[in-house]
Amino acid sequence: MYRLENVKYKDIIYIESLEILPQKITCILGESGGGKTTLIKLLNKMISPTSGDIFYKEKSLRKIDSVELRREVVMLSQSPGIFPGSVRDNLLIGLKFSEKDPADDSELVEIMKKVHLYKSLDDVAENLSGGEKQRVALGRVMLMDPKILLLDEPSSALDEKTEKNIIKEVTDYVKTKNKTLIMVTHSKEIARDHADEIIEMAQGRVIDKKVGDRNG
Ligand SMILES: Nc1ncnc2c1ncn2[C@@H]1O[C@H](COP(=O)(O)OP(=O)(O)OP(=O)(O)O)[C@@H](O)[C@H]1O
Repeated sequence: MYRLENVKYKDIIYIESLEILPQKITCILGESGGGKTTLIKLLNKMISPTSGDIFYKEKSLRKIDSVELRREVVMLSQSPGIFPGSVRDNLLIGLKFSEKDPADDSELVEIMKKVHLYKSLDDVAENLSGGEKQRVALGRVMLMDPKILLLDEPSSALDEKTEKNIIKEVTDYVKTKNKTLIMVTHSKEIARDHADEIIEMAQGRVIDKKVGDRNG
């Protein structure tokens, strides 16, 4: 799905060679400041390598239009944006940006269940807690139904139990719909339990790559 060759980004990322497989769950672990967020920004073409190349389905990202790429690849950042308006508006906004048909309330309620958000669609999104906002943003991404999900610490603001439930929902969704998930996580346990492959980063380099328990 992705192949990196001699990728350097400023003095932050140095990756000689890395392959990320389609329809698999890849977790990225590693120390704070190790370059995890920067790596997924590179995969989403939010930033471009200073040197080297990233191939997406064997085509250089330099030759792929960003708008075209975002139809297939959606990134959820560590501090996801919440916009003025209701929970409903905030769930629908991703579909609007990607020029997809809007969903009706029953679909939105289904998604809210998946992300364990027990709120009304009419609630003011800005009044939600940090963890609830994170779940709205995750619901927004799942509603967009991209082929590839790039999630940066999607459960960082959640308590342990909610985190476990949500990661299970997301990974079940990814598996049943044959999607590719690339997820930054601080949790070795999540990586071990859900990843097909685990990449560990430090100081901008991939220091370890191994298969997760679910495949081992
Ligand atoms: N645009 C930028 N310009 C300069 N330095 C940057 C930029 N973005 C990130 N950095 C630096 O690059 C390093 C890697 O940052 P990155 O956010 O990728 O780390 P991370 O592994 O995701 O960390 P964390 O787990 O704390 O979120 C950090 O030292 C950071 O300060």
